[in-house]
Amino acid sequence: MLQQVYPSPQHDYVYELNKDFHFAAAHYVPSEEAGKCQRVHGHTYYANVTVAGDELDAAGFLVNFAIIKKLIHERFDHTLLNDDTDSFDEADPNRFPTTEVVARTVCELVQQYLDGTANKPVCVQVFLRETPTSYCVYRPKRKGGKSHE
Ligand SMILES: Nc1nc2c(c(=O)[nH]1)N=C([C@H](O)[C@H](O)COP(=O)(O)OP(=O)(O)OP(=O)(O)O)CN2
Ligand SMILES: [Zn+2]
Repeated sequence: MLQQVYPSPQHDYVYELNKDFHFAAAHYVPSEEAGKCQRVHGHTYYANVTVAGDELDAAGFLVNFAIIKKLIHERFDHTLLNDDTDSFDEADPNRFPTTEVVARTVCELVQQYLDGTANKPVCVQVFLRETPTSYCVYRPKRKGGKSHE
């Protein structure tokens, strides 16, 4: 596993956990601006998901590390991202499977799971590395409009 220092989101929660995992996926970006990336090609995406909260669950977890990885692996590992039309849409640039959109989608999928838990932690950051030289950091806005930073 790639070890690196990630940017820290700021928040007022007492617990923060981070889960690193990777998944392999193919994609293409359906825009002329994407150049060679318009062609189908593959990446090993390296993700770091940050979850924060004030309460633990019955297992003493903020959230089980394994569940975060499983959620994303079951959805995207060894897939063509463009085929996942629930997550991505070739008619809408805000839903092309770019690093930015994949990072946001990972955050939304994790948050959807967290919303169904009793202790209700929040996903405050997703760091997603697409290549050795390219990555995106996504921080959702807080409900009041501010981001967790
Ligand atoms: N803002 C974005 N720009 C680009 C994205 C993206 O998702 N968001 N994606 C691509 C391509 O899909 C490509 O996989 C990554 O591009 P790039 O960093 O240029 O890849 P290289 O390995 O060729 O980078 P070098 O540092 O030049 O080796 C393009 N842009
Ligand atoms: Zn790519």
